[in-house]
Amino acid sequence: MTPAARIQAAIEILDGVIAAANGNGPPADRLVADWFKNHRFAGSKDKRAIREHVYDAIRTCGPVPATGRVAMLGLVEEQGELRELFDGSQYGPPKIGKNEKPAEGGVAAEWLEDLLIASDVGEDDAAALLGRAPLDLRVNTLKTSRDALELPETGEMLAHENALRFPGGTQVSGWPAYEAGLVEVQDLGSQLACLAVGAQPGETVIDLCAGAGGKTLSLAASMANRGTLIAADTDRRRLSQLGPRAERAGAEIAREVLLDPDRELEALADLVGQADRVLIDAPCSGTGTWRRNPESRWRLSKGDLMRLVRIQSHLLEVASQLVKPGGSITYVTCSLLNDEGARQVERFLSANPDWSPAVPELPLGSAHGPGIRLMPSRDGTDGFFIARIGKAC
Ligand SMILES: C[S@@+](CC[C@H](N)C(=O)[O-])C[C@H]1O[C@@H](n2cnc3c(N)ncnc32)[C@H](O)[C@@H]1O
Repeated sequence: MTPAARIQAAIEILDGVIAAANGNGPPADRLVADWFKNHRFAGSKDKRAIREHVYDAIRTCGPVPATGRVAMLGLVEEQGELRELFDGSQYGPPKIGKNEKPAEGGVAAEWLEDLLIASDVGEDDAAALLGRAPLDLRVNTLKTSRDALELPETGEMLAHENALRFPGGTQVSGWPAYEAGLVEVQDLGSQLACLAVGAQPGETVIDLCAGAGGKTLSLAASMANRGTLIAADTDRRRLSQLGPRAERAGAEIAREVLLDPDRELEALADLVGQADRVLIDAPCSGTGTWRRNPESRWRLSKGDLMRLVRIQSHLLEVASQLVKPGGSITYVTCSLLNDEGARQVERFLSANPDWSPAVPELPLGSAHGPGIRLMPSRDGTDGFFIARIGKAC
């Protein structure tokens, strides 16, 4: 493909990404993969260039752009060398018209930018939310240690003793150590969220929003496979991915429990007042993970955010029923919005005087309200809010 044809391909894909963002369609990475499947003539260099154009263009647009072409014109503002590729050639994009305007830049839609500012996310912090994420691995201490591990590439040692960092895009799934379950792909921020739980061998621990079990596996390792570990979620499809992952990782104690939304305690009735620790890795806006899914900021509406805030506060109530006296809840969101983080926990604490903050000691992050915040700009992790609160004995 010519460089101009790659630009036109990216424009077509971006049109699909925009339509999907407006209509709750598939994520950008699926649309990119589908385009490659349907255009077999694209070679590996073409694919790499097209993918880069698509994601670079998504990152340059704040609000959802009108078309793929204006999104790409936004990228031209940043990467001037692309301008000449709008050359009107056979497979390339038409020349840029005198009155054509690029898409609006910025970090996100205005209402969302305002919420970030109100949540003390500065300009540099916000810009870093749209950077490129590295690939972090967690060493699975159920099977090995960081010192004993042999990998085809040398990773950067990180602040957490079980974490290693590689350049974004490193293909680890074919590595023998990955296939043998010696390592898991997990952002350092997620690893620190699990560390904050403080799970110990022999305890009863509930991962209340386990999803596909990324954090459950980490908790099983902290518990050295001893005790009771419940992986609960309302999403059957996600939860069903835990079994094979747990088998590969040798996480023997994880037990799956499928929940009904709003009736979570029914399936967990035997655990009411029994848990030493509950992790709430709450569903959230994901503002802290825009590095990985930059187009997800085009999908979030004010209504979505209100719905998520309601679920988060409901989950705090559910978790509080499960914890025994002296136990704790670790509340985590991969969001930097106070409505989903500090304010949720503050509201819970003021309504429940038998609970108090028990801020975890973490090697990274800064104090934020009753918890700790991790930022891509300062900590090199995804953005997270992490709070631990304890129930009186
Ligand atoms: C941030 S994701 C969890 C990711 C997971 N812990 C991991 O590390 O991969 C939030 C999860 O909350 C689940 N969820 C949503 N509503 C829930 C509810 N009422 N009770 C339990 N889980 C819920 C979603 O299905 C989703 O899997």
